[in-house]
Order: sequence, then structure tokens, then C-alpha cells
Amino acid sequence: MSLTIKLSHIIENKTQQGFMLDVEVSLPVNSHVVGVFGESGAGKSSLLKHIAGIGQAKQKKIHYNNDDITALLPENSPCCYQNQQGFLFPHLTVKENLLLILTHGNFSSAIPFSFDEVVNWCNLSTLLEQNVSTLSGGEIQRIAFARSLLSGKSLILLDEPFSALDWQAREKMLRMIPWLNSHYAIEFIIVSHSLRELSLVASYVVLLKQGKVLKQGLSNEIITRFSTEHGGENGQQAVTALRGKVVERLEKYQLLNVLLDGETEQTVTVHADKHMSEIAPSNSVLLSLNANKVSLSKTKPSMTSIVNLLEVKVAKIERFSSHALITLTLNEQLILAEISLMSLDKLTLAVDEQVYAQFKVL
Ligand SMILES: Nc1ncnc2c1ncn2[C@@H]1O[C@H](COP(=O)(O)OP(=O)(O)OP(=O)(O)O)[C@@H](O)[C@H]1O
Repeated sequence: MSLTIKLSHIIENKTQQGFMLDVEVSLPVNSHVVGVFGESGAGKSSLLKHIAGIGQAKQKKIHYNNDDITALLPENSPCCYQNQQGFLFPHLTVKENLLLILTHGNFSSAIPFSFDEVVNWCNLSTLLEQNVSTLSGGEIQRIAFARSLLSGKSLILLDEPFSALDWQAREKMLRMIPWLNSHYAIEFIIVSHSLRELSLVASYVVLLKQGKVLKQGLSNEIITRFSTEHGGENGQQAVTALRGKVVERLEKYQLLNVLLDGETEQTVTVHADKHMSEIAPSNSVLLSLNANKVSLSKTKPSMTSIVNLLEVKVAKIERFSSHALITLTLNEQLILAEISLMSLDKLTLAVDEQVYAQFKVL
């Protein structure tokens, strides 16, 4: 069961040839939150719109869980498309906007949670009676997300859904998505410019370039490899996407120990509240580790306040004008460390050398 897309379409634009969107891909939306990444103009929004039935392509076939949904009108499609702008009805209050989908949506009888739960998750209780015209961009986006959940549709397509939120609020909303996916089996595809954002939310990533799929696969592979290939050069902070399973709860400290996926016995310690502590102990969690938060040591540090310590091997050393990017391997997983050029010279690191990577609780 998955989403299969065959799409070949020229979007007329100001260039003579137009923009060719040429995608043939099968996405495992039943088992992963899928992220779509690519530079501006790569075709991310156009792809999502075509899946939702908004695009006008003639050469298109979309199959969702073995059903052909190609010709369905947006209101009858099991896909709900949410873009950055949110688009609320300006003459209705927030509550009326949300109730509208509950009373008129074709899928609202299938909702597995209550209106109040959604209001609580999206922190909307104080906004319910407010006039839409007075809302901030971030508030509109949180309301639009609540409305998507209240649509009762099984596949939610999110196009830069939280771009107007500050990072802390954005992180909270993003972390809700894998949790909703595992708890309520709601499927999500999320478009983002930011690898850091996708590493928090997507366990499977599709990389688009000029209207075509360049790469697709598990996020820890695709995101970390993309970061190593473009580390420090494309304006993106290099980031490692890790995946693991909760093996222990340290209730006293509100922390979780997570065993990293792959053939490794190594665990990392993470904050329980950030990683939705309600998840069952066997559940997977996604971990996002910024390369500039990782420090390296040639000897095993002791008596340090830094909780996470992994034994890793140096796979690649790259010098940039302002920093060095070190690619480390932990069995088959990659971890990135961004260190200063001074530290690189001081450590005299060599490829294949065993070192210790340290970072604070995630
Ligand atoms: N309605 C339209 N009319 C003309 N050209 C369009 C239209 N929609 C998209 N395009 C063109 O198609 C290409 C892909 O656009 P799209 O919005 O899908 O890219 P994107 O990857 O989502 O970009 P961004 O990250 O900047 O939002 C661009 O060259 C864009 O100019």
C-alpha cells in the first residue's frame, strides 16, 4: 500500500520551453512521513497540488492504496492540501472556520480524535472567538493545520506549513506529525526548503531537481548524504538525521535512551518531552543533530557534563573557508561534525581514525 504517481506535465511559464514536471515515483506513505526537498522552483508545490487533484496535468496517474484517484475532485479526494498561506474564510471566526470542515467535509465522520483535542494540540483555545483578519501568519498556519486534521482525510499534504512560526513553535508542531502518523495512521507528505526541518519530521525523503526525482530513500541516508555533499556551501546548516528506538525511560530526569538503528549497540539520550514521551517504548524516534553541535575527542572523555558520547570512525575530512566538515561513520550510519579549522589542525585527524563524538542531550 502506497502512493504511486506518474506525472508528465509542462507548466507554461515565462521561459520558452515551460517547466517540465516529470515524476514517476512510489511513496511509502503508510510506513513513513515523507519529506519532499529541493531548491526553489524544483517543482515541490506543483507535485503536491497534482497529488491533491488541483493541478491540470493530462498525463497523470495517481494511485493511492490501490485506488485510482486521478480524476477525483479535490473535495472527494482522500488528500488534503495545505499551503503556506492557510487561506481561512475572512468573514468567520477561527472556531467557525474549523467547524465548517467538520459539518461540511466529506470525510469528517472518520475523524479519530475530538475537536477539543485538536484545539489543544495546536494551542488554539484562546484564539477560537477571534476574527481571522486579526491573526498573525503563524497563528493562521496553526489553524490551517488544525483544519487539515479536522478534514478527516487520510493523506495530508503540507506545503511549507509552519514557515511563519519561530523555530521553537515550529519544532513543536513538526514533532506532532510523526506522532499523529504512528498514533492515528494519518499519512503526511511535507515539503520543506530546510533539511533541519525535514530531519525532525520525515523518515523518508524525496529529493527533487528541475521537476525530476533526483534521489529518494530513508531520511538518515538522504539528508545526511546531501549535507555531506553540500556541507557548508548551500547556505544550509549541515545536519545528521538519525533514527532509533526508545529502549529506556529515565523518568527521574525526563529523558529517554534511544538505541540507534543499524548494527550498533550505541544509544543516545534525548529529552522525553521533545520526543513525544507518550510513545510506546518500542516506537521509533527521529533525531536531528546539527553538525555544529558535535565536538570530537581523540581520547575518551570522562567526568564531563556532556551526556552523549559515541565511538565513531573518521570517513572524510573537508576544509571550507570558515570551518571543517568531518563525516563520521557509526557502522552504516553517518554523523557529521562541524569543527573550526583551528581544532582540525590541533587534533591532526586522519581518515579511518577512531574518535569520540560528543553532543548534549537532544
Ligand atoms: N501557475 C503557474 N504559472 C506559471 N508557472 C508556474 C506556475 N506554477 C508553478 N510554475 C513554475 O513551475 C516551476 C516549479 O514551481 P513550484 O512552485 O512547483 O516549485 P517549488 O519547488 O515549490 O518552489 P518554491 O520552493 O520556491 O516554492 C517554477 O519554475 C514555477 O515558476
